[in-house]
Amino acid sequence: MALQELTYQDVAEHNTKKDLYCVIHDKVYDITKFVDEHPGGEEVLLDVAGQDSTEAFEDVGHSDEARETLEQLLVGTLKRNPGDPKPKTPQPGAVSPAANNQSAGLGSALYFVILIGGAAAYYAYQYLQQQQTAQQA
Ligand code: HEM
Repeated sequence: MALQELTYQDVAEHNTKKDLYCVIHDKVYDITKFVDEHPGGEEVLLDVAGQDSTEAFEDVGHSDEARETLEQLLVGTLKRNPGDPKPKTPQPGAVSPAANNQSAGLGSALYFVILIGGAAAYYAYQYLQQQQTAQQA
Protein backbone atom coordinates (compact mmCIF):
# COMPACT_ATOMS: atom_id res chain seq x y z
CA MET A 1 0.00 0.00 0.00
CA ALA A 2 1.33 3.44 -0.91
CA LEU A 3 2.23 5.62 2.05
CA GLN A 4 -0.13 8.47 2.77
CA GLU A 5 0.70 11.86 4.24
CA LEU A 6 -1.38 12.43 7.35
CA THR A 7 -1.65 15.44 9.62
CA TYR A 8 -1.99 15.32 13.41
CA GLN A 9 -5.69 16.00 12.94
CA ASP A 10 -6.05 12.99 10.58
CA VAL A 11 -4.24 10.70 13.02
CA ALA A 12 -6.29 11.96 15.98
CA GLU A 13 -9.48 10.67 14.32
CA HIS A 14 -8.22 7.07 14.61
CA ASN A 15 -8.43 6.83 18.37
CA THR A 16 -10.66 3.85 19.14
CA LYS A 17 -9.79 0.21 19.70
CA LYS A 18 -11.41 -0.71 16.38
CA ASP A 19 -9.53 1.98 14.47
CA LEU A 20 -6.22 2.82 16.11
CA TYR A 21 -3.36 4.89 14.72
CA CYS A 22 -0.30 6.26 16.47
CA VAL A 23 2.78 8.31 15.54
CA ILE A 24 6.33 7.19 16.29
CA HIS A 25 9.29 9.23 14.99
CA ASP A 26 7.04 11.10 12.56
CA LYS A 27 5.72 7.92 10.96
CA VAL A 28 2.10 6.84 11.21
CA TYR A 29 1.21 3.28 12.21
CA ASP A 30 -2.13 1.46 12.06
CA ILE A 31 -1.92 -0.64 15.23
CA THR A 32 -5.58 -1.79 15.19
CA LYS A 33 -4.75 -5.44 14.48
CA PHE A 34 -1.79 -5.41 16.85
CA VAL A 35 -3.62 -4.21 19.98
CA ASP A 36 -4.63 -7.69 21.12
CA GLU A 37 -1.16 -9.11 20.42
CA HIS A 38 0.87 -6.43 22.20
CA PRO A 39 2.99 -8.06 24.95
CA GLY A 40 2.73 -4.83 26.96
CA GLY A 41 -1.09 -5.00 26.93
CA GLU A 42 -3.79 -3.05 25.11
CA GLU A 43 -4.20 -0.40 27.79
CA VAL A 44 -0.92 1.39 27.02
CA LEU A 45 -1.72 1.46 23.30
CA LEU A 46 -5.21 2.86 23.92
CA ASP A 47 -3.57 5.57 26.07
CA VAL A 48 -1.61 6.84 23.05
CA ALA A 49 -4.40 6.29 20.48
CA GLY A 50 -4.34 8.94 17.77
CA GLN A 51 -1.32 10.67 19.33
CA ASP A 52 2.47 10.92 19.15
CA SER A 53 3.65 7.89 21.14
CA THR A 54 7.38 8.23 20.37
CA GLU A 55 8.29 8.96 23.97
CA ALA A 56 6.18 6.11 25.42
CA PHE A 57 7.57 3.68 22.84
CA GLU A 58 11.23 4.65 23.39
CA ASP A 59 10.94 4.85 27.20
CA VAL A 60 10.15 1.12 27.33
CA GLY A 61 13.30 0.27 25.35
CA HIS A 62 11.53 -1.94 22.80
CA SER A 63 13.59 -4.66 21.06
CA ASP A 64 14.59 -4.79 17.38
CA GLU A 65 11.82 -7.34 16.96
CA ALA A 66 9.30 -4.76 18.16
CA ARG A 67 10.72 -2.27 15.63
CA GLU A 68 10.33 -4.85 12.86
CA THR A 69 6.69 -5.33 13.87
CA LEU A 70 6.29 -1.58 13.57
CA GLU A 71 7.53 -1.60 9.98
CA GLN A 72 4.70 -3.97 9.04
CA LEU A 73 2.12 -1.61 10.52
CA LEU A 74 3.37 1.51 8.73
CA VAL A 75 0.65 3.34 6.79
CA GLY A 76 2.01 6.83 6.27
CA THR A 77 4.20 9.73 7.25
CA LEU A 78 3.27 12.63 9.45
CA LYS A 79 2.78 16.02 7.81
CA ARG A 80 3.48 18.71 10.34
CA ASN A 81 1.45 21.87 10.03
CA PRO A 82 2.58 25.12 11.64
CA GLY A 83 1.49 25.09 15.28
CA ASP A 84 1.60 21.29 15.61
CA PRO A 85 3.57 19.86 18.53
CA LYS A 86 7.28 19.43 17.89
CA PRO A 87 8.82 15.92 17.81
CA LYS A 88 8.92 14.54 21.36
CA THR A 89 12.34 12.87 21.25
CA PRO A 90 15.39 13.19 19.02
CA GLN A 91 15.81 10.60 16.26
CA PRO A 92 17.84 7.56 17.38
CA GLY A 93 21.53 8.24 16.86
CA ALA A 94 21.08 12.00 16.77
CA VAL A 95 23.51 13.93 18.94
CA SER A 96 21.80 16.58 20.97
CA PRO A 97 23.47 19.97 21.44
CA ALA A 98 23.49 19.34 25.20
CA ALA A 99 25.58 16.19 24.72
CA ASN A 100 27.97 18.17 22.54
CA ASN A 101 28.37 20.83 25.17
CA GLN A 102 29.00 18.24 27.81
CA SER A 103 31.85 16.63 25.93
CA ALA A 104 33.31 20.07 25.13
CA GLY A 105 33.11 20.89 28.87
CA LEU A 106 34.96 17.69 29.74
CA GLY A 107 37.60 18.47 27.11
CA SER A 108 38.44 21.90 28.54
CA ALA A 109 38.35 20.57 32.14
CA LEU A 110 40.90 17.92 31.16
CA TYR A 111 43.07 20.57 29.48
CA PHE A 112 42.90 22.67 32.64
CA VAL A 113 43.94 19.75 34.88
CA ILE A 114 46.92 18.93 32.61
CA LEU A 115 47.99 22.57 32.59
CA ILE A 116 47.83 22.91 36.39
CA GLY A 117 49.53 19.54 36.86
CA GLY A 118 52.33 20.56 34.49
CA ALA A 119 52.84 23.90 36.26
CA ALA A 120 52.92 22.20 39.69
CA ALA A 121 55.51 19.69 38.48
CA TYR A 122 57.65 22.51 37.03
CA TYR A 123 57.63 24.54 40.27
CA ALA A 124 58.33 21.45 42.38
CA TYR A 125 61.34 20.71 40.17
CA GLN A 126 62.59 24.29 40.49
CA TYR A 127 62.18 24.17 44.26
CA LEU A 128 64.12 20.91 44.58
CA GLN A 129 66.91 22.32 42.42
CA GLN A 130 67.12 25.38 44.68
CA GLN A 131 67.23 23.19 47.78
CA GLN A 132 70.04 21.16 46.32
CA THR A 133 72.06 24.25 45.38
CA ALA A 134 71.49 25.68 48.87
CA GLN A 135 72.76 22.45 50.49
CA GLN A 136 75.87 22.43 48.31
CA ALA A 137 76.72 26.04 49.12
C1 HEM B 1 2.81 0.92 18.65
C2 HEM B 1 3.79 0.11 18.45
C3 HEM B 1 4.31 -0.88 19.43
C4 HEM B 1 4.81 -2.09 19.10
C5 HEM B 1 4.96 -2.68 17.70
C6 HEM B 1 5.18 -2.74 20.34
C7 HEM B 1 5.72 -4.00 20.43
C8 HEM B 1 6.12 -4.62 21.58
C9 HEM B 1 6.78 -5.91 21.66
C10 HEM B 1 7.15 -6.79 20.46
C11 HEM B 1 7.03 -6.15 22.96
C12 HEM B 1 7.77 -7.38 23.56
C13 HEM B 1 9.13 -6.96 24.09
C14 HEM B 1 10.05 -6.43 23.00
O1 HEM B 1 10.23 -7.15 21.99
O2 HEM B 1 10.55 -5.30 23.16
C15 HEM B 1 6.51 -5.05 23.71
C16 HEM B 1 6.56 -4.93 25.09
C17 HEM B 1 6.11 -3.86 25.81
N1 HEM B 1 5.54 -2.70 25.30
FE1 HEM B 1 5.20 -2.33 23.34
N2 HEM B 1 4.90 -1.93 21.41
C18 HEM B 1 4.36 -0.76 20.88
C19 HEM B 1 3.99 0.36 21.59
C20 HEM B 1 4.06 0.50 22.94
C21 HEM B 1 3.70 1.69 23.65
C22 HEM B 1 3.21 3.00 23.03
C23 HEM B 1 3.90 1.43 24.95
C24 HEM B 1 3.63 2.45 26.02
C25 HEM B 1 4.09 2.48 27.19
C26 HEM B 1 4.39 0.06 25.09
C27 HEM B 1 4.69 -0.60 26.26
C28 HEM B 1 5.22 -1.87 26.35
C29 HEM B 1 5.60 -2.52 27.60
C30 HEM B 1 5.43 -1.94 29.00
C31 HEM B 1 6.17 -3.75 27.24
C32 HEM B 1 6.77 -4.76 28.21
C33 HEM B 1 5.84 -5.87 28.50
C34 HEM B 1 6.45 -6.88 29.46
O3 HEM B 1 7.65 -7.21 29.27
O4 HEM B 1 5.75 -7.33 30.35
N3 HEM B 1 4.48 -0.47 23.83
N4 HEM B 1 5.95 -4.13 22.86
